[in-house]
Amino acid sequence: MSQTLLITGVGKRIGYALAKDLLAKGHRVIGTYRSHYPSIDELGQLGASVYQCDLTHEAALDEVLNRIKQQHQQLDGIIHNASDWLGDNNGLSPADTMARMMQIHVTAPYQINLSLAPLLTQAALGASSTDKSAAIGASNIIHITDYVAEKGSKKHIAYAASKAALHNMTLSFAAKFAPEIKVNSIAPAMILFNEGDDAAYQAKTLAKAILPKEAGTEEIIAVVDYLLGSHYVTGRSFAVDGGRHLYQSH
Ligand SMILES: NC(=O)C1=CN([C@@H]2O[C@H](COP(=O)(O)OP(=O)(O)OC[C@H]3O[C@@H](n4cnc5c(N)ncnc54)[C@H](OP(=O)(O)O)[C@@H]3O)[C@@H](O)[C@H]2O)C=CC1
Ligand SMILES: Nc1nc2c(c(=O)[nH]1)N=C([C@H](O)[C@@H](O)CO)CN2
Repeated sequence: MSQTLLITGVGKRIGYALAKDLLAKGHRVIGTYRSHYPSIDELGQLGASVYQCDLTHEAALDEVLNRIKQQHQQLDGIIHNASDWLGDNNGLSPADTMARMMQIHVTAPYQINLSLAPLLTQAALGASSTDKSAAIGASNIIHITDYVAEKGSKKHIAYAASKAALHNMTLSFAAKFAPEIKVNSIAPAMILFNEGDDAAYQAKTLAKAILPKEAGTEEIIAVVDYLLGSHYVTGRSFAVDGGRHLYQSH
């Protein structure tokens, strides 16, 4: 059944791949983006509704949320993908680094979920006017976290802490929004390298997993598909990490 899904950070990489895949499967996509790339125009031509917004700007985000509520009567799911992988040694002060990580990975998802939850609940209840049990778990919120939320990271302390906080919100929102809305985390590890990741970095990073590979966006797409089709999974985290937790240094 076609769903209307809001995805944050659709301009490139995983968010862009998710948006294109969901559009190809007949879903309606509402996307937010910070920087404009040709991919944004492409998604618009494919039927997506796209909104420019720096999610760290509270007033700008409030304005976009109000426009989304005015322009879209139906919303079945939210995928919080937007993220800034900021190392601790980045030139900003420690306080600014932590504030920036918490803003994009915690405050923005919190603001979005509280603003749009009534739309998600209404969609679930409308799924079947006769069978109230059909509303159970019919809508979704997905927080894309990171393997390091459970493990920590000595070079991305603020980033990892903010992703751990994002997963904690999965637990809180799952309890708050049940039974109509399911809330789950997807905790990836090595999905896509970045431009500029040299061969030495790639080898070192791949060696950290017992399945040493660059997983690709299809691994995230598969978990999203599963969660969209489930009516009984909530408050959980789905690790997509090549067995990083079983890595043992030689
Ligand atoms: N790639 C990987 O291997 C892994 C990814 N993940 C997680 O998966 C998700 C997607 O990863 P990936 O595609 O690599 O992410 P990227 O860092 O490549 O892109 C994230 C997107 O978020 C947007 N964004 C960043 N900051 C802001 C902001 N302040 N306001 C609005 N949008 C913003 C970026 O926009 P812009 O183009 O303007 O910068 C970009 O489109 C993220 O949550 C990430 O933490 C977790 C583990 C591994
Ligand atoms: N917003 C982002 N978060 C993360 C990225 C990224 O490119 N953007 N990349 C990683 C790494 O792939 C890491 O998982 C390798 O061990 C982590 N988070």
